[in-house]
Formats: sequence, structure tokens, C-alpha cells
Amino acid sequence: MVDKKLGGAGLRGQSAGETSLCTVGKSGSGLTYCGYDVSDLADNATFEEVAYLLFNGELPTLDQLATYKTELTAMRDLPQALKEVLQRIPADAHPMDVMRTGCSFLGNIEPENDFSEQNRAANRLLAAFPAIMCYWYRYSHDGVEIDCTTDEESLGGHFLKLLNGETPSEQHRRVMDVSLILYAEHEFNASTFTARVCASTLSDMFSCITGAIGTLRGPLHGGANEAAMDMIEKFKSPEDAKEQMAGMLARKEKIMGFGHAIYRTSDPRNVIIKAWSEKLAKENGDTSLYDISVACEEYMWDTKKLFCNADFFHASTYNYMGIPTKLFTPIFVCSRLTGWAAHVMEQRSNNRIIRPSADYTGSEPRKVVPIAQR
Ligand SMILES: CC(=O)SCCNC(=O)CCNC(=O)[C@H](O)C(C)(C)COP(=O)(O)OP(=O)(O)OC[C@H]1O[C@@H](n2cnc3c(N)ncnc32)[C@H](O)[C@@H]1OP(=O)(O)O
Ligand SMILES: O=C([O-])CC(=O)C(=O)O
Repeated sequence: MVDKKLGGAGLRGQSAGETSLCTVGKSGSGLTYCGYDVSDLADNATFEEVAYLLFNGELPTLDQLATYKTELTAMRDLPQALKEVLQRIPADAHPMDVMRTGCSFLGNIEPENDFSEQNRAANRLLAAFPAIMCYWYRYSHDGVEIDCTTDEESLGGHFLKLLNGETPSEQHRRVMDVSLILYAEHEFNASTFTARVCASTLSDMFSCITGAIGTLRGPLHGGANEAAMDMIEKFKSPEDAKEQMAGMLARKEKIMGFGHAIYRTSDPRNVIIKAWSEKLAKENGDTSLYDISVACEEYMWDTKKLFCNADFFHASTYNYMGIPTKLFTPIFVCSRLTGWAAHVMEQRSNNRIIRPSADYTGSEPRKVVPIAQR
């Protein structure tokens, strides 16, 4: 992986602290969690194993995983008060605002009283996020009050069953699992850094995660998977995609799902999720969305040397699984919560308040002119 030339605005290239959780843009595929290559984890682990790894520094044994999954399963249901709050949020609300409110409200009724409760708080959010998303979605869109518990073993399968009310296929469970693994952690990205800044004030876990959700919401970060979907579904064919993208670039519009702050030539997560998109496309018997996505990828590389980031092929992958576009970024939340919480714990373990300086560019010192004379 070629190192990107870093510098300039956005704190690019400046180290803002230490982490033992993740490398981005380094050796191998360029992305490792606690020393494990993300492609190795995507091939050989489950999301729950990755969550355990991020929270404990080591992959679990069979016994440890079984205990952990039992613990998470017992924490999936939502308190009645939270269900009532979710019922009041309208169908046209932004689902990321629903996640932010759900997280914040849970922090009111099940607060993290001190840091000895940090694992409980993180696991509670991990277990409850799929229900927060789906309870609101099914209530506001279909008028259905779903049962927030399922017999699905994995969080990915649990989410799909809550959403569709049907037992998901083994393949869809696996795709969700891989997707959750790919999105789990990414060093000092904007939302994780938000969580760490909040943690550095010795704030509570729910506040750190609520702030991170707000940061992930933006289209330059997690919101790009939805924005990419909105874009590709407007393209009628691969040729139309290229034509329309040429117009967007000429108008200096950002093409969502392309480019990255750290990677320079590729995002290692793309090849993995792209392969799943292709597989699902072939099985669906309609490959047009995949073909259009590939045309976008080729066009952006040929014209701008910009490559797909993790978000771009997530759009077609989720779409082939029948997941509504507005839930794409909330799924990212369900996954990245693991990285955020692990960073909060790491920050707390060796803390100094994060407080950088600014280069002043304002006016010279001046006197207040009385208001009547201005
Ligand atoms: C999971 C994630 O959060 S991955 C990121 C998801 N975000 C997106 O997909 C949004 C689209 N992408 C972008 O906006 C950017 O690539 C970011 C925000 C990801 C990174 O921003 P930066 O680090 O500032 O990008 P970078 O320094 O590589 O930009 C270089 C040039 O390419 C342009 N560029 C970068 N990405 C894009 C894009 N997707 N579409 C069009 N032009 C782009 C920039 O505008 C810049 O042009 P300039 O030199 O004329 O100003
Ligand atoms: O690292 C970043 O800047 C954004 C990103 O890819 C992520 O958070 O997964």
C-alpha cells in the first residue's frame, strides 16, 4: 500500500495519540485489528469474535465466545420507556437521529455510573442497537410493534430477523457478519476521534457514543453508503453512469463512496464487500446494480485515480439483501460501536484531556465601540 502524502488542513498526517487497536494504511492489506488482518478476520471470524477482540485484546476461546454471546443475547430487549420514546419519533426522521436519541435515552435510564461499568454499557449498546433501529423502523413505517428478541444467535442474523420478521438465509447472515466485521474499527477516523475527545473529559460511555453517532451521520463519513445508493439507483445503465458522473465531476460535486483520507490507491475493505455484491447480484438474477457500480469504479479510477472506499459496494450489497437505504448508516453504527467503545476504554486507560491549539486568524486587538456609535 502506497503511503498517502499527508499534510494541510483536517489535522491530516498529525499523530493525535497512540492506539493498540488498529492500523490503517500500513502493511498487509493495510487494515489490522489488534494485529489481525481484516481479510483474515472477514474469512475466519464472526462479528462477535471481533467485538470480543476489540474489547479484550485477544480473540475468544470457544467457551469465552459462548459466554459472551449468551451475555449479549440476554441484553437485546428494550425497556418499555425506550420503546415509548421510539414510538414518538416520526417516520420521516433521519434514522441516524433515531440511533442518537436511542443511545442517549438509554444513557438516562441505564447510566454508566462509573468506569467499572464500561464493558456492561458497551455490550448493552451492542446488543440493543439492532432493536433500537428496527423497533422504530417497523413501528413508524408499518405500524407494527415488533418483539425485540429473536432466537438468532448472531447480531447480524438478529438484525435481519427483526427487520423482516423472517428467519434469514445462512448466506444473508454471513454477509451481515462480514459487513459488521469490515465496519468495526478504523483507528482515528472522525467519529472515533469524537468519541475519544469526549472520553478524554472523563465523560460517560453513552455521551461518547452519542457524539460519535452524530459524527458518523455526515455524508463525508458513514453517511456515504446511503448517498452512494441514492446515486447509483438513478443511473439507468453503465454507460449512463459514466455520462452522469462526468457531469458531476465537471460540476465539482463529490462522488460519494470514493476516496479516502488515509488510503491512497485502495481501501482493503472494498475488495471483500465487492465480492459479496457480485455473488448476491448473480444469485438475484439481476446484476444491473452491480454492473453499474463496477462502471462507476472503473470510471472514477480512469479519470480521477479515485477508488471505492468501504461504503461504495456496501450500497449494492445491502440493496440486494432488501435492506432499506435509510438503514444503511445505522447498520454502520451497530458495527462501529465496537471500535468506538474500545477507543473510549483505551483513552480512559491512559488519559490526558484532548485540547489542541489553534492558529489565530482573526482581527488585531480592538476596543468595543459603544453600540449607539457603531
Ligand atoms: C467509511 C468512511 O467514512 S470512508 C469515507 C466516506 N466518504 C465518502 O465517500 C465521501 C466522498 N469522499 C470524500 O469526500 C473524500 O475523499 C474524503 C472525505 C473521504 C477524504 O477527504 P480528503 O482527505 O480531503 O481527500 P483528498 O485529500 O484525497 O482529496 C484530494 C482531491 O480529490 C478530490 N476528491 C476526493 N474524494 C473525492 C470524491 N469522492 N469525489 C470527487 N472528488 C474527490 C478532493 O476534492 C481533492 O480535490 P482538490 O485537490 O481539487 O481539492
Ligand atoms: O478512516 C476514515 O477516515 C474513515 C473510514 O474509512 C472509517 O471510519 O471506516
